[in-house]
Amino acid sequence: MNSQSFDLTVEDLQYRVKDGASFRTILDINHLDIVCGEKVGLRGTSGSGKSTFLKLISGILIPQKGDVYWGAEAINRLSESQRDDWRGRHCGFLFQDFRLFGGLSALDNVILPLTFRGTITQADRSRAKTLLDACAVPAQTQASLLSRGEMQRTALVRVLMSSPQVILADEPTASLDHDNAIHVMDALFEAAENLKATLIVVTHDSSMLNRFRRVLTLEDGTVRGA
Ligand SMILES: Nc1ncnc2c1ncn2[C@@H]1O[C@H](COP(=O)(O)OP(=O)(O)OP(=O)(O)O)[C@@H](O)[C@H]1O
Repeated sequence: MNSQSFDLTVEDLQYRVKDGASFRTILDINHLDIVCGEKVGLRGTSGSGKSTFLKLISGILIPQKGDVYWGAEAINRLSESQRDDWRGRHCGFLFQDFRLFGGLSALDNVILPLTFRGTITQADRSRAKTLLDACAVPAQTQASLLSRGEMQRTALVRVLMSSPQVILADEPTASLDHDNAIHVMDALFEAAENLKATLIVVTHDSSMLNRFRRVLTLEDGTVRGA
């Protein structure tokens, strides 16, 4: 059991990008708390900063101003390699574009991140194979040859394999048919429940948003419903 707290606190955060000769503010969030184990839906119009927000709270990006705390740890103050390590240990990120290694099999894609935590065991390989089978993904097929639904489910299994305390998903059902979308969302909720993990899901889909007790909206660079 991990005794580390994974409450999220975003404090006075500002993220700007270069826009020609000047800068454009993408996010300006005064304060946001998400309690460890909460399941939160995140919506907002295209370009409102949803993906950027997930990348900031996972330490992929760092803000120009403010802090992102997971428990007592301000992850934006860590070095890049420390942030990578933190993500590898604690955070499962389901990306919009899957981020699979096309030349590797589905199975190898799924077990690769476990190298962050030590040596991969035969038990890890068996568990990965069982989860891929349960998700109807052909484990030995090269990732570049998988269908989009299979790619998404492979990315999902990769998240589940690392038993993260923080699960972030960026439009995880966008490219899926209805049945697959439900399967992916069910699996995310079940994993979050079992792991007592925090789950934050970006989605435009109102039927998916209805599942969340708390829904945040990104608008004009800030979070409504915080
Ligand atoms: N590195 C960058 N340089 C310039 N602009 C950027 C950069 N990264 C993001 N942006 C801009 O920031 C804004 C927010 O982008 P982001 O991808 O977070 O939006 P989003 O809400 O996830 O959009 P969508 O729903 O379309 O995926 C967009 O206007 C985008 O063009």
